Amino acid sequence: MSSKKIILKFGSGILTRTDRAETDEEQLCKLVQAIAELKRRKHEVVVVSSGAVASGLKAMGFKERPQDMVTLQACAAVGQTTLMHTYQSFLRGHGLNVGQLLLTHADLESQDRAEKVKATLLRLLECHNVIPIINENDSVAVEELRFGDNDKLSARVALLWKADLLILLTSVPGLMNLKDSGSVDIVPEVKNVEDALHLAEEVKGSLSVGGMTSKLRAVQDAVQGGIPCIIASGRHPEQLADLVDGSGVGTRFPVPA
Ligand SMILES: Nc1ncnc2c1ncn2[C@@H]1O[C@H](COP(=O)(O)OP(=O)(O)O)[C@@H](O)[C@H]1O
Ligand SMILES: N[C@@H](CCC(=O)OP(=O)(O)O)C(=O)O
Repeated sequence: MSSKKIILKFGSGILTRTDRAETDEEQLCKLVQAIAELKRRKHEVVVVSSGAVASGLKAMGFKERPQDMVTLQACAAVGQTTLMHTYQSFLRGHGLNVGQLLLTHADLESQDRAEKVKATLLRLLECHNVIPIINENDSVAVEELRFGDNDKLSARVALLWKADLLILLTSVPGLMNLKDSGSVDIVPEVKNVEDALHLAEEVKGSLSVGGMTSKLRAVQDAVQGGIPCIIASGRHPEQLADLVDGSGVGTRFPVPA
């Protein structure tokens, strides 16, 4: 079994309870178990986690996602600490720790800053008991709160790190063909992302930002840069090791020949 460099992106929808707007601790516990299993199998793991806004809603007194940008940024400021505290408490049970990186797209556009981010990431990964967890620095950048750019951020970090695999875990089991009435078939493999874009519908989770188009665009960047991707359900993280090994349920995006 060869060690792989794996980026896992967790969307807000899988980190939040389905009945109310707060962090789903049971779900985070399962995701952390799956991370620990990948580490046990000697893979290197970097997480890009959304969920800061959703995790801050309750403390800020909201039942649903507010609309104005400054309030969203304030929710993210509160929620990010709650989220990291929850990750840390579950990771500790597996002898692991969190290394938090809050980034903006501007950080990765500047070569100098991107090199610094990479150096920090590599140093964190030298400590085999640390899981780097990345989110956009929402209190100083708004791209992500508008466009769901954690999908894109995960692809950019995958390219910077030269990851072997990017897995986008979301609230659906993969890219589905919803256009054919009655069909909910998961598309098992997409060889040309451009040809699959028409399958993405406008619909997305009530606490999410990006939707499927944002994921497909991020995947397109990653595969063009030589990194294969998978979109799969984050509600079944127990299949993560299988996904890495080439089985499991999801949509695979191989690197074009
Ligand atoms: N063709 C499609 N196949 C699967 N899901 C789709 C498709 N088109 C749109 N979606 C929507 O994409 C959503 C997943 O994206 P999003 O809600 O932004 O999740 P996340 O919080 O994980 O980023 C699902 O809620 C689903 O309704
Ligand atoms: N940085 C934001 C995430 C925005 C975002 O990309 O969300 P999603 O579409 O759920 O991946 C947050 O932590 O709430």
